[in-house]
Amino acid sequence: MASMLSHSSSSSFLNRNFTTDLSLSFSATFSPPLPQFQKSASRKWNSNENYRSYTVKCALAKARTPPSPTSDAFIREPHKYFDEVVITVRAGDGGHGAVLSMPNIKAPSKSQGKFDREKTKRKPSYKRDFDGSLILPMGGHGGDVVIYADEGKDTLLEFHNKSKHKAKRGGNVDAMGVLTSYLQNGLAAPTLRIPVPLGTVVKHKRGKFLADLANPGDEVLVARGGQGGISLLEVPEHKKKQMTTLTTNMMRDDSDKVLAIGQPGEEVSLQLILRVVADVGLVGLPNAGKSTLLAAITHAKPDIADYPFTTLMPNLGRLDGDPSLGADKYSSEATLADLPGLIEGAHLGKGLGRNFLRHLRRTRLLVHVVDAASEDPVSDYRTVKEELRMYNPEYLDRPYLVVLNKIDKPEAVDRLPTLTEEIWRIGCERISSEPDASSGTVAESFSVDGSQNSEISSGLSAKDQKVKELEEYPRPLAVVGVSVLKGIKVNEMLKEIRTALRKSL
Ligand SMILES: Nc1nc2c(ncn2[C@@H]2O[C@H](COP(=O)(O)OP(=O)(O)OP(=O)(O)O)[C@@H](O)[C@H]2O)c(=O)[nH]1
Repeated sequence: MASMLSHSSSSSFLNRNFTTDLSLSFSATFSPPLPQFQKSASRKWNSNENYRSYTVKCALAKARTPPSPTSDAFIREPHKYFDEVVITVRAGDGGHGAVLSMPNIKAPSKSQGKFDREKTKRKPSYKRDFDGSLILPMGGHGGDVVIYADEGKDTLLEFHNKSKHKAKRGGNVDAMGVLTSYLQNGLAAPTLRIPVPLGTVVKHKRGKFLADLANPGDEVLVARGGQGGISLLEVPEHKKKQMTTLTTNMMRDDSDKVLAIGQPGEEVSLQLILRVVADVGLVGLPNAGKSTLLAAITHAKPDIADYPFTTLMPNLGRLDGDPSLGADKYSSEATLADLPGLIEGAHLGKGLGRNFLRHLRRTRLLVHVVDAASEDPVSDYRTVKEELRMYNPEYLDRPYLVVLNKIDKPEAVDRLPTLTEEIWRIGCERISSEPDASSGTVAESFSVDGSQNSEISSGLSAKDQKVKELEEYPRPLAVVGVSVLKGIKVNEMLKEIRTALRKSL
């Protein structure tokens, strides 16, 4: 007796035969008992037995894409993914035109009344060009894709969830095959606008630089929608000569029909790279108090806790204008970025690695935050400077301040004068405007076309060259002792930050 199986228990067996996770609907027709399941769907018994055949039908209902190894990694480790992503965008296809025929207009007959005869004689008023030729409708333009800078966005994380973006296709010419005076062009599809955080660099996946969306409202057209298809007139052979004078869009043979098909929209793979846009970058070892400082002088609410690496991604805060400047107070507004803590070896990937160092690229002032109550604050400070130098020596030429934090603690307040002096000694008077190319370290840069290079800044190895000591780079603009937590000397620190900002314009 034949029986039908609605198969579910075999799906594990089946899954082993497919590399992707398949959702299968499975049915089998057979005579009992079913011998061991064979790979072939049908089987013959030997010639003495009745000829039996088994039919096994496997219908592929849906193939799900296999989970990517990193699909949830960016949720667990957002700091590794928030600033870089590859996406695919596809502009909309153009809508189709139509192959139209002229309406069959009857000659007025004698039996018609005068009114009906007039009506039949009246020619439909088709749309015409200035030279009198017919204008035939076109399919709608496919939607373009534009990427724009949006102040409301902070990270590129959401693009890891949705990496494919598609604009709508243009509307078809809505025609039943007959030319009428009411025919309209197909509707153009709207432009798909994709918001990204300020400071996003847009590149083709293969490397061509497209745009640096550093300011609110900056935008770039990344994929053009396809053009709509044209419409063609299909006319009988004997009328062709007469119609050629009316329109050039006449169908001569079947191959012309491709002209009526809308053009496909462009599809491109893009790399989005976020470079935080901030005037001031806060750097320091974990737990130095960078986030506390940011929260103390801006309205930002970063996570603050007594363990290292509380900050996983840069936090941004806006520093209000300087009230002492009166009417011009807004001229000193600035954005501060609190970067995750650096540790020795960060440039080699230790701690949270060097990923964040590139976010200092757009800053014009650095603020080193040092825990003045730590075991060896000067060594902490040197460690951070060394990491900056190893990543990009140009960072050491940038104007900077040193904030000796936590002076509310007795061990810090006692040694503040000596600490200030020691820090002051690490550096020279010279203000170098030239980025250092002598240290043979990995430096990140954008080439003339804006493409990013991570390269050895000199062909010679570090051994062959004179590596500049930290003392040979410029001194800080100021060294201030504060307690950002207790609000001690915070106003003095703010004053120094504002003065330094004005100097570094
Ligand atoms: N006593 C004292 N503690 C402070 C001061 N500033 C910050 N702290 C404490 O130091 C700890 C670390 O502060 P955070 O602001 O999270 O330090 P961070 O440098 O941002 O740390 P990461 O996120 O690891 O980079 C917290 O417990 C703060 O309350 C200060 O002026 N005095």
